[in-house]
Amino acid sequence: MDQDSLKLSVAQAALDIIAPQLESNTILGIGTGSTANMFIDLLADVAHLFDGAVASSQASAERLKSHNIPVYDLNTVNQVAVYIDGADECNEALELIKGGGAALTREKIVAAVAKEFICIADGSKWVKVLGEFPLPVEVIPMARSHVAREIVKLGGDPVLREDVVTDNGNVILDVYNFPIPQPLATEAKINGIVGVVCNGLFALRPADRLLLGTADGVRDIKRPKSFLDS
Ligand SMILES: O=C(CO)[C@H](O)[C@H](O)COP(=O)(O)O
Repeated sequence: MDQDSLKLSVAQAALDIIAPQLESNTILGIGTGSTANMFIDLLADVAHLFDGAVASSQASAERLKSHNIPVYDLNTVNQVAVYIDGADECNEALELIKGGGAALTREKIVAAVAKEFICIADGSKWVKVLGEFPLPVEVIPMARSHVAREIVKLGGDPVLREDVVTDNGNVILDVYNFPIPQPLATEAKINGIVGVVCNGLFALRPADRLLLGTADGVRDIKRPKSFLDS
């Protein structure tokens, strides 16, 4: 099975899980990227069953609107039922690296508000230790060099992502050669550098459920103890 077919299989699996729970007042959180795009396109068929969505990027907002799915400003919404998004890497604790599409900050905000976060990813994203994928860090432009020097002190190789400005008007440093055995600590440490808006580690708020597309089918992996269970 090719990667696109695996992405489609997890997008479909997410829809199968969510569709029976949709109500006329349900607001969904929708992520960014090719897997999220597939989910958006499938969602069009059930658009009449829920209220609308908040999007983690302009690109996803435009795609939702093209299917006549209403898109809300997050500030006008009381609750996001479930956030559905892809990932660049995931591990067995359902900690993630995200931000390959430069939408990490808005992704993190929507994930923080959502009651549940379902990550949809093809099997190539599964790793033992996060960090094979370069860690994206969104940075205020004037702090770019300072943040890069601080990241070098932590052992990483930061590289400015050329010709990319985020939806928030910032730049992205991708950190190479940076294995992350302790994602929680690393997420907090990088967030502590002045000038960092956000980094692509999702460990403080990991996924609650991971639908992983493999040649043997979709693996449905739940976090051992989700805050949803309490
Ligand atoms: O974090 C993201 C965007 O910022 C995406 O979820 C991540 O890059 C995965 O993308 P794709 O579904 O295209 O493989």
